[in-house]
Amino acid sequence: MKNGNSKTILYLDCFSGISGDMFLGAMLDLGLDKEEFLSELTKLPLHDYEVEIKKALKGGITGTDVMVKTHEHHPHRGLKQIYEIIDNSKLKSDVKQKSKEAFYKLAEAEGKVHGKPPEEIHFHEVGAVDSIVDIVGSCILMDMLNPAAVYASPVNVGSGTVNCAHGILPVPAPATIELLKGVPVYAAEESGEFTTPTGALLLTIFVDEFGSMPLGIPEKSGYGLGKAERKSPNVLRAVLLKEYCNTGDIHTNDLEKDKIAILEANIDDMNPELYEEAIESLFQKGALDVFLTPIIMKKTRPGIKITCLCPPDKKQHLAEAMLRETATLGVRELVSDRIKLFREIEEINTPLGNLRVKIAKIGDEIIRTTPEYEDMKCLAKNNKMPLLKAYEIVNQFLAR
Ligand SMILES: O=C([S-])c1cc(C(=O)S)c[n+]([C@@H]2O[C@H](COP(=O)(O)O)[C@@H](O)[C@H]2O)c1
Ligand code: NI
Repeated sequence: MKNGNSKTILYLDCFSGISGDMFLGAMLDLGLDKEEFLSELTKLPLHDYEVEIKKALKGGITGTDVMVKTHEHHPHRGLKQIYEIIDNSKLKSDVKQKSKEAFYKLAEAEGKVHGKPPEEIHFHEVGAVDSIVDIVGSCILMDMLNPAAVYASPVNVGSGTVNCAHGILPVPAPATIELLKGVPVYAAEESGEFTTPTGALLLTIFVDEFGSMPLGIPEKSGYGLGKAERKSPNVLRAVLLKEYCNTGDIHTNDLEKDKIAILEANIDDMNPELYEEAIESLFQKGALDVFLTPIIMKKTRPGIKITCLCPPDKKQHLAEAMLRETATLGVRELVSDRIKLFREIEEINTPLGNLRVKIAKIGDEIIRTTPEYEDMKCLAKNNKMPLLKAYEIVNQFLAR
């Protein structure tokens, strides 16, 4: 979904927890187009609901209050029904994929809590129209914002108990704490359900890293209002930060910066004939690069390290593909900073014919100009000469 707006980082400040409507409110409060959001939502084949978006005050802070109103009572949808709703929509395919990934994670967490496989889970509150709108709507807004990376603070989950379709549950609710495994959480002094399962789910699908606010220049902030009245401001704060570069010799402002996910697995028991298919499939699913490295594993076994580079928002999907399509039982993941040269493709006329070249730059300085390999193959063929000779002629032409 995001690959992204390379200069923008989204930071979610969860000092008062997070819920689905707080997230929608915070994103809209950043200034995302309300009409576009509502029009995207109408692509879902759901009717019996209304989304009310209004500016309001909470704990002395102005923000956006989003309320999804529905007349639905006690729905019992499972993953299959929810996937059907999403698949039957006219939403962008990235939004569909992210929304389905979200519901699968929710079903996994619910399944863990209720002792069932994800496919057999019947959601109660979290499967209702308002939750579908919260989750799909969040994916729509994230797609509209398209930040390069998403960070979040440690999460205030709250404490006490909550009364819901299951009866009385401890806070954080079992599904919430299941979803937040691996995430830094705490409960502040005030009790209440600060983070809901939907809020926890949104953090797990969108956030690349948890911690304090990263280095950057704040450009915008938005507040999504929670419903409960609390002593402390019941808001989720979203901050948009522009990357701040101050790293010495090279003028990093002239370079492109983004994040890249690195997925890796060491394999010593796979039929080597199968790698070609697996690599092809990873590229089809959005990998930027896939490569194999020979390694020596435990018991001196020769093995292969498969590495897949991809945009961070595709890492879940691609890690799953690696698990399904190679013999590995686990995939390591790392989201790394990446510094890139600016690149543009230009078509030029050479003595051998027209050719696309990749021009790599730092600011306005051209660092190198590289002929496109596939075009070079065609030129060599058309001019009935070896590729090596064609490169010699073209490189001489480019150097003049
Ligand atoms: O709908 C279900 S199955 C459900 C499960 C759980 C578990 O922790 S298990 C908790 N809840 C409670 O429902 C409300 C609504 O949650 P949203 O995420 O839709 O806002 C909330 O109080 C949950 O704790 C529901
Ligand atoms: Ni439940």
